[in-house]
Amino acid sequence: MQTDQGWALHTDKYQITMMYAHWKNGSHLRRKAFDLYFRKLPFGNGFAVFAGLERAIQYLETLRFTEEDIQYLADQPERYDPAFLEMLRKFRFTGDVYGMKEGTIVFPQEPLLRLEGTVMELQLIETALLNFIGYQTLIATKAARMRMVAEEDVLLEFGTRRAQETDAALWGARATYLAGFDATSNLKAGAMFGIPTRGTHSHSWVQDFDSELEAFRAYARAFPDQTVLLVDTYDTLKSGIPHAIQVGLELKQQGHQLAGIRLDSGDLAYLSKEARKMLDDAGLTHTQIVASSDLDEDTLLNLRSQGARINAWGIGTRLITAYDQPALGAVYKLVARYKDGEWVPSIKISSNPEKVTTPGRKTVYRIIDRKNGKARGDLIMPLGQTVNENQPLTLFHPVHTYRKKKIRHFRTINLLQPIFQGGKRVYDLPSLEEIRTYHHNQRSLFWEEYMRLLNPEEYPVDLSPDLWQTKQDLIQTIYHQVREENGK
Ligand SMILES: Nc1ncnc2c1ncn2[C@@H]1O[C@H](COP(=O)(O)OP(=O)(O)OP(=O)(O)O)[C@@H](O)[C@H]1O
Ligand SMILES: O=P(O)(O)OC[C@H]1O[C@H](OP(=O)(O)OP(=O)(O)O)[C@H](O)[C@@H]1O
Ligand SMILES: O=C(O)c1cccnc1
Repeated sequence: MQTDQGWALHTDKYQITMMYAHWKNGSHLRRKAFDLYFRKLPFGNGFAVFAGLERAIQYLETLRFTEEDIQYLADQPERYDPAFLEMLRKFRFTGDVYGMKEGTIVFPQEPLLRLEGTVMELQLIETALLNFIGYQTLIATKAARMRMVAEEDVLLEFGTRRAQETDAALWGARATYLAGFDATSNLKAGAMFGIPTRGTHSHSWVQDFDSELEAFRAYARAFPDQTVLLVDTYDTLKSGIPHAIQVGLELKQQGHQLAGIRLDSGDLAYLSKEARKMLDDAGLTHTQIVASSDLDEDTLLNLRSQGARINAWGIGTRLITAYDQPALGAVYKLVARYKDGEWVPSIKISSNPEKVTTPGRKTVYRIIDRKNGKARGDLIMPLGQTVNENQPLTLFHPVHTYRKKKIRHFRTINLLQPIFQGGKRVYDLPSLEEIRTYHHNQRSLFWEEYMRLLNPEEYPVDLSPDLWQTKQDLIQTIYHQVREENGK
């Protein structure tokens, strides 16, 4: 087993074989541009929350082939030329990266990252970037759905034990926090990222004592002001809640307050209403009710609509594994080649219009209505072109082009920020709190119609007329080329 911490081999083998074939061909230093984006929104949601940039930056800044990596490659059956391996030994990322800020509300087809560099380095990093950004964006989006339903309630991330291994738990916890969760139960995530940590106790605590009451008392002695008691080990209404109330009253006599109870099974709507009544009748009006048990945004919405009296929601499995859609399906596509002193747009054709790439180096502008401050659409434009804010702007749907709208009195936000230039980071990493606040503020840019959980309106992501035309021309050119090559 390898012992060191290099991440250069965290890639698909075909990236290294393409690097090698390019090197043999003498083409490994040709410059290319790639876009990283996704094609379809997850969970039937109307938007996604971009996350994963910080992890991507860490990766690119420290990307090296270690001696162990080189040795491993040398032992592969491909028998790579030693001169190639020598070049990998000196490998550093030297490219340019433009990216959206973490926490940005994003949509299909728009580049989340635009990368320029040698084909060799851009192939190497594809897999890892898709891995980081696909997962974190997915989890941040899932968390955002839960935050929308929960409104002001407390949301606790409890997923580590059910997560797909370590990184998913840790970076997943970060993604949920930036999208609006209040705390995680994972202490390492707390220590790594500064996320607040919260927790209650498990059933084993109660089972470990001769009686539930004794267990509750012992726990309350240890944490007189932060006690949250799990009340469903034996019988929620007949035993758990009465014992919690007894301990709550004892704490009160000693000048403390029972912080909460946790319900982890049964009919959470009914039990929470009963619990609220029983706690209030005993004068424990400040005691909060925490619920957990296979929750997701649908059960949360349903429980709230049933009038459940729950203040805080502990959510694990269905959040951290993105249970109903476990992959975002992000893609990384070559969009331009640098040839004879200029960038030449490149396209990939598919019979599925969604899968036809948009050629060329591009940027993304968000169009904000000056009157109400709301986003009207995102416009993908060829790099170097800007929008004239003093003239009306016509947006049209890239597939159904008759769907048009004219916008006046707007301002634009360029969503792609410079992150790396010539392999050097030029972007100051915001703190996680800043990212969280930025994300929170992003939400007010969008009309409710795009944000609702069920059947949201499609937010316009359009191509500028020039870009649309370049795309159509390239499709036609390739179509003719293929016909000619086939002699038709
Ligand atoms: N009032 C309610 N309306 C809709 N869904 C609910 C309600 N109360 C609980 N649920 C959900 O129903 C499911 C209950 O699952 P299930 O019966 O398997 O487990 P449980 O009652 O938690 O018991 P255990 O954990 O012992 O299996 C959970 O997903 C829970 O979130
Ligand atoms: O249901 P989730 O959304 O995944 O939330 C996390 C679950 O993990 C714990 O259960 P577990 O049975 O592992 O341990 P426990 O003894 O603490 O209940 C907790 O009680 C929740 O039910
Ligand atoms: O603190 C808790 O209550 C907790 C933490 C992780 C998983 N389930 C519950």
